[in-house]
Amino acid sequence: MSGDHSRSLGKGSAAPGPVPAGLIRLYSMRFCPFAQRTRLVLRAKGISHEVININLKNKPDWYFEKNPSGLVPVLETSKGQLIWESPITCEYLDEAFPGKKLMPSDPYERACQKMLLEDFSKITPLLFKHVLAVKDGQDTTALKAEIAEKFGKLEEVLSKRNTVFYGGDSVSMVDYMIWPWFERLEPFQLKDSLNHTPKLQRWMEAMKEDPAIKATITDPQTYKNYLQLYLKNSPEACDYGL
Ligand SMILES: N[C@@H](CCC(=O)N[C@@H](CSCC(=O)c1ccc([N+](=O)[O-])cc1)C(=O)NCC(=O)O)C(=O)O
Repeated sequence: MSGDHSRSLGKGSAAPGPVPAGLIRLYSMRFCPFAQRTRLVLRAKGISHEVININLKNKPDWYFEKNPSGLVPVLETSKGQLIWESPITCEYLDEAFPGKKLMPSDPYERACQKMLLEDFSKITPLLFKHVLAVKDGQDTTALKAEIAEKFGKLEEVLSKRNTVFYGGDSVSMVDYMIWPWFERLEPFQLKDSLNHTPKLQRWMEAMKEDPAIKATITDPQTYKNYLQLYLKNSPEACDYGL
C-alpha cells in the first residue's frame, strides 16, 4: 500500500500506523500536480520514503487529522510531524535532508525563485479554468490569450537570465515547482500556448531528461482519461489505470 502507484485509500479504510523510523511518508494522489512537486523533490534528493495515495473523491475520515483542509500533498515524519502545502513540503525536504540542495544558497537567488513561484501560482487557476471551460463547451479564445501572455512573461525570464533552467544551467527547486503543469499542457488542450515561447519549449525538452521527471511523468492519454473521471467526480478517478 505504499508505492507511488499504489491503490488509493478511501472512506472506511483503516488509518495507517506510525511512520517507520528512517522513512518519511507522503500522502499523495497519482495525478495531482501539487503532490508531484513533492514526489519530484523526494526523488531528486534520493530520500527514502513511502507513498500513501488518498482517494480525493471519497476521502477517509482519518485523513482530515493529517490535514484539516483534506488536500494532498502532506508529509508525515516518524515523529508524527505533519507538513502540508506543496512548496512548504518541498522546502522542508530540501532543508531537512542531506544531498544536493535544490534551493540556491544566495539570498537574492532564493528570493527570485520565490517571486517566480508566486507569479506562477496565479497561472495554475487559469489552466484549471481552461480545462473546465473546454469541458463545458465554452469559447476559450480570451482565456487562451491570457495564458499565452503569462507564458510570454515566463519566456522573458529565461531570455533575461540566458540560461536553460529557471535557476541557472542545472535543474533547481523552481523548475520542479512549475513542471507538473507543463507536463499536463497536452491533456489540458493548451499545447499551442507555447507556440511563441521557444525558450520555454527548450526548457521542457531539457526537463524531460531529468531522472526525477522521468520517474514521475504520466503519459498524456492516461492523464486525459483520469481527468474525464475526475471532472465527473468519479470515485474511480484516482485509481485510473491500476
Ligand atoms: N495549495 C495546495 C493545493 C493542493 C491541492 O489543491 N490538492 C488537490 C489535488 S490536485 C487536484 C487535481 O488533480 C485537479 C486536476 C485538474 C483540475 N482541473 O482541471 O480543473 C482540478 C484539480 C486536492 O487535494 N484536492 C482535494 C480536494 O479538493 O478536496 C498545495 O500547494 O499543496
